[in-house]
Amino acid sequence: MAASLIDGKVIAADLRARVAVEVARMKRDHGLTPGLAVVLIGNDPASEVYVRNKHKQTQAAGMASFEHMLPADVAQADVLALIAELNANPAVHGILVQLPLPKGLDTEAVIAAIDPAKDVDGLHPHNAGRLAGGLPALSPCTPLGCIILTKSVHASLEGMDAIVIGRSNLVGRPLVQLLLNENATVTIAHSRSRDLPDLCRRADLVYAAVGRAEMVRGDWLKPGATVIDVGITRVPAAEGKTRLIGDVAFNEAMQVAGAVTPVPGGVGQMTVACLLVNTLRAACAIRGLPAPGV
Ligand SMILES: NC(=O)C1=CN([C@@H]2O[C@H](COP(=O)(O)OP(=O)(O)OC[C@H]3O[C@@H](n4cnc5c(N)ncnc54)[C@H](OP(=O)(O)O)[C@@H]3O)[C@@H](O)[C@H]2O)C=CC1
Ligand SMILES: Nc1nc(=O)c2c([nH]1)NC[C@@H]1CN(c3ccc(C(=O)N[C@@H](CCC(=O)O)C(=O)O)cc3)C=[N+]21
Repeated sequence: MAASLIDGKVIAADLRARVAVEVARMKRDHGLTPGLAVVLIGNDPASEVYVRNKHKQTQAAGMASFEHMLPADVAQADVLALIAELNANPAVHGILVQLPLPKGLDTEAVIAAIDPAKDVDGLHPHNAGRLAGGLPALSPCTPLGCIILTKSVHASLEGMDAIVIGRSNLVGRPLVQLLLNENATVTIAHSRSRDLPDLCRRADLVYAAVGRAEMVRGDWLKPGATVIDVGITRVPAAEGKTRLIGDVAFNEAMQVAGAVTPVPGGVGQMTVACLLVNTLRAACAIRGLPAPGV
């Protein structure tokens, strides 16, 4: 039987609509317009897609969107000065520095310079540490989106066997922590893992966050498994265009799995929607208002 498709477009649109309602309420009751600042340094193709979608959707949700484009050869001190300015700007409640940074910049120092209260990417050691400690924190948007997509299939993840393939600070590691918080049993796989197909076949929940097009094959999957495809690889397509391919061989997975997210139209949609949620949450916390109901 063919798997069902997990429609990230629909689930993300629903989340964004709920954010928009809350933003309207914040404006009306508290004169508060949540603001998000995105810093893009140089030109990374994945980041450009993200920045474009984010800008449109931030504004559609009624939030303020600030963009800062810096050249790839910008000095570290200038990046830190911009972050200090955004930290101090009361109209900015969320700061996101697009990764990866161009060579020559110190990623850790840049992230550490962000006010943890405005760290809507959840990458500052303060937030990453709190997440790892099971404490409330701003958490990375893509892993949050993965959990919401999974919960659209399974109301509870308790006791389920999950595998996270990839251990980056942006996706794999925080996703592992969120799955632990949901009481799943988590296997963390990476480039040194042995027998990845076998590890994968044991999992009820498969998260592929590697960046290798169609690496996960249909015969790696337990029948009925839920498959969340985070990977995005841009490849040439007809007429000089490009298209996006996930880490999972989608057609094969649809033959074996229970539910699968498409690329595009899956996790990527949720990443942007969760960024809006985090910005709203950050704005409320900074203003001393109760956490929003989304
Ligand atoms: N949809 C979305 O919203 C988003 C999508 N992405 C996409 O997700 C993918 C992963 O992103 P990100 O985590 O930042 O990438 P990184 O390159 O930082 O991490 C990739 C991870 O995959 C592991 N890996 C590499 N090769 C293999 C292999 N052959 N077998 C098993 N594991 C392997 C690496 O292992 P090791 O640690 O040993 O090197 C590493 O942990 C990319 O395609 C990216 O574009 C990213 C963010 C958001
Ligand atoms: N600090 C930081 N945080 C990030 O979260 C971050 C980052 N840097 N650098 C780059 C990656 C990549 N990423 C994407 C998010 C959404 C889409 C997205 O909107 N995808 C849509 C549309 C794709 C399209 O049609 O072009 C989809 O998959 O349906 C893509 C890619 C966030 N990242």
